[in-house]
Amino acid sequence: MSEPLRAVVFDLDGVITDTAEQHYLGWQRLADEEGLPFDREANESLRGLSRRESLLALLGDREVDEATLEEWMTRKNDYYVASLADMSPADALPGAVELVDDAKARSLRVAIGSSSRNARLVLDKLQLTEAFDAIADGNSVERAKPAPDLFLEAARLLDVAPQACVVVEDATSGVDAALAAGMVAVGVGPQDRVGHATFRFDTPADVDLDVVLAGGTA
Ligand SMILES: O=P(O)(O)OC[C@H]1O[C@@H](O)[C@H](O)[C@@H](O)[C@@H]1O
Ligand SMILES: [Mg+2]
Repeated sequence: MSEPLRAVVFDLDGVITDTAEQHYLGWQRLADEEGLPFDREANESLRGLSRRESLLALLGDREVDEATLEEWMTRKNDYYVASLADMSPADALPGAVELVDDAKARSLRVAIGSSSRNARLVLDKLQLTEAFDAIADGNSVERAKPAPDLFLEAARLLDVAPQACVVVEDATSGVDAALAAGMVAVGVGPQDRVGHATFRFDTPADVDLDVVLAGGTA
């Protein structure tokens, strides 16, 4: 790599805040209502997937028409949004805000690259909307992660070359998307989920930008 790193693009769910539990509870309630087999373990494979891809994965071989798909996605989303009612700045993951501030203190630009259509709502609840120079979310592009489009859109909004961007991600599909975009991928989570990232740390609090920036420049 020869490009100096100039920006950090943060995934939201699982990196800035842990909404995976609320997503799980929403899908579990829908699955219970519709008699679909689902549990916490199955939920792990949905991490980072778009709302539609999540439902299709949950359905497995069961075929339903488009109107039913739409109604089920809406119902799950209503459960999810209701569960965010009490979210506050205290729900940022340990070390997440410090990591964003550390990047800014190093004159790196910072963006959100989240598959979620609720990203701005979640950022508002966390009082972090103003902390970022750009926000690319589930409304920004057609193709969801693992396609590179969302991270490329974040880079475009920041006016930074993709090769000069670092992505921080907790999902397999997100690390795949970052690498497909030609970006440095920082995985947070276990080896079996994000071990293919350029760098891996256990949690956002463990991410060491000294290590990432040293490895990301010529
Ligand atoms: O349904 P939303 O809020 O638009 O979110 C889409 C996806 O956003 C991702 O950030 C989450 O990891 C997924 O679990 C979720 O399905
Ligand atoms: Mg995530």
